[in-house]
Formats: sequence, structure tokens, C-alpha cells
Amino acid sequence: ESGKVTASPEKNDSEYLSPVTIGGQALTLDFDTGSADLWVFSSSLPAADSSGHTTFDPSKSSTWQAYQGATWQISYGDGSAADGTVGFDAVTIGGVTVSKQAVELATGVSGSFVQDTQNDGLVGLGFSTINTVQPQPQKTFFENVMPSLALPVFTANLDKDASGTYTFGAIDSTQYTGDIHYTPVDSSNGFWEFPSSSYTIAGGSPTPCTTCSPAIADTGTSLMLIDDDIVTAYYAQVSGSSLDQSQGGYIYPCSATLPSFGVAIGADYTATIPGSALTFAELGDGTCFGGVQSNQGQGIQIYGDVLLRNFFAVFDGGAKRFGVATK
Ligand SMILES: O=C(Cc1ccccc1)Nn1cnc2ccccc21
Repeated sequence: ESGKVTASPEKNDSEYLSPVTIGGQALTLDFDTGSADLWVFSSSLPAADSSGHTTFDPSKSSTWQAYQGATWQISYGDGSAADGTVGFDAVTIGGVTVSKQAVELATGVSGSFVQDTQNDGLVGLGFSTINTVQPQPQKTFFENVMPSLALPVFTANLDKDASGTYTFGAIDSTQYTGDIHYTPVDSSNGFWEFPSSSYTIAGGSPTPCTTCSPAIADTGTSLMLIDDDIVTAYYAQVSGSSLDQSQGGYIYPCSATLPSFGVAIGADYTATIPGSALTFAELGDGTCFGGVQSNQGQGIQIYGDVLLRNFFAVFDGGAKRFGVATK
């Protein structure tokens, strides 16, 4: 079997939201290859926290099974967090159903989730080694459905300021051009992680970097969070740019011409993003906030939506590989 769903961007393509049915209830969730918990705003949240969100009410699902005593708590790199209880229910995405998917009910969420009223929770599409359910980590939707998919893959075809597509179980050849360039994935940290040992700024042949951190493909991150020395070199080529503490990153005049930025996807391919696609947001006063920002020395580079929205991306759970193609 295979299925596809729309991925609709929030403002600035900060995240992409997709329709999911759980126990017959429709919610709008953020598919996140950078984590492995499927959690939803629940009817048990304080009303002040769930106001504006659609909540999942287990008492209204005839197929809900509580997982007595199980709990979860997650915190993300940006400081946001959520926690709660666990059960199992039928989860359907694009016509593809897992009948007993672990569904994590939020009884607590941090402020950024409360404010993001279009987002009713997340579908983690990383590896279940980082699932936070106790006493027993639970499998992701993709891990559960993989054996019944025509191909053990899902693809992300995200677009700039336009709706894209997630597809499970098929590689839709109408969604890309040319070859798909794959790299093996090391899933030992729970991410779709691969080496990224060269980069290019403003074109030309790639600069090798033996000290470059490995990278992860992360649909749940808005920006590209890159090793500090590379980011410094990039903005050195943007006239009028500066590191603005209050904004939390590099800004520049929106009239600036940004150089292209290319990053290695494994050993054989450089994914190059044109400068025109490297602004994340206009700040309203003629300055712009860059899509390329520092990873603050975290030892991992996070290739988020600023990269992914320019490519067709394949997450291959069968061969444990990640691939990109132009489109
Ligand atoms: O947290 C991050 C990005 C990040 C920021 C700073 C340091 C390290 C990583 N992404 N992310 C991935 N999945 C998420 C889900 C919610 C919020 C943020 C999420």
C-alpha cells in the first residue's frame, strides 16, 4: 500500500502541517524526522493551554486502549517541551492505517506549542531509539507501517510558501527531476544522520572540511543550523550582515544579495541552495533573518526546512539511506 498527504506551510515555512486521523478524530500534525514521538494535544490539557487547538479526546474513540502507567516527556533543541500519558489507537495518514499506534496524550505543553494554534501535535519520523515513552519506548508510525508499504520509504516534497506532499510507500517520479542522490544513514543517534564533509559558498568547487559535524535531515526544524565557522564565512560575504543577539542570529538588509550555499549530502553530492531561497523571515524594518544560522557548536548540523523545501527528499527505512533530487 501507499498514501500521500498535503504538507501546508505556516508563516515563513517555519513548519509544515498535515492532516491525520486518530481513532476517527481529525487533527493537524507536524511531521518531524528529527524526533520519534507521536503526541497530540489532549482533552486532559488545561483549557488555557489547548485554546485554539483541536484536541484528541480518548473517551470519544471506540478503539482507544490506554497504556496503563506509561508516561512520556520530550524536550526539543529549541527549548520547547511536552509530556503526558500514553495509549494505542488507529492512526491513518493518507489512507495508510496503523491499527495499534502508540499515541502520546499531552497533559503538559510549553508556551511555544500553546501559541502555535495551527499545530495539534507531532508525528515523529525519526528512529524509535529516541522515543521517550517509559517504561517501554514505542515505535513510530513509519516503523509500524513499513512492512505493509509497497516500498519501505517515505518522501518529503516541501515547497517554499506553498503546499507540498508527504508520501508513504512510494517514490512518485512526477515529483522530481534527474537522479536521486543517496547517502547511507547512521541511525544510532535516532536521526536520519549522514556525513557532510564539504560545503560551497557562492558556487565553485566544494571546500572539504574534515572537522565538519555530521548532519541530520530534520523536517521539524525550520532553519539550517550549521557549524559556526562555516556560518561566519557565509555571512562575511553578505554586506551589511551582523549577528544580532536580540533576534538570536544573523540579520542583513533585505536588499542584500545572498550567495548560494551548498552542503554535502554524503560523499558524492552537494545540495546547492540559491541565495534567493536562503532568507527565513522579514523582520518588518527592512532587515531580514537568515535561513542559515549557527548550531552553537552542538557537534551536529541540522538540515531543516530551509534546505528540504528546495529538494525532493527520500527517507529509505529499508536500505537505511537518505536521498535528495532536484525538482
Ligand atoms: O529543536 C529543534 C531545532 C534545534 C534548535 C536549537 C538546537 C538544536 C535543535 N528542532 N526541532 C525538531 N523537532 C522539533 C519539534 C518541536 C520543536 C523543535 C523541533
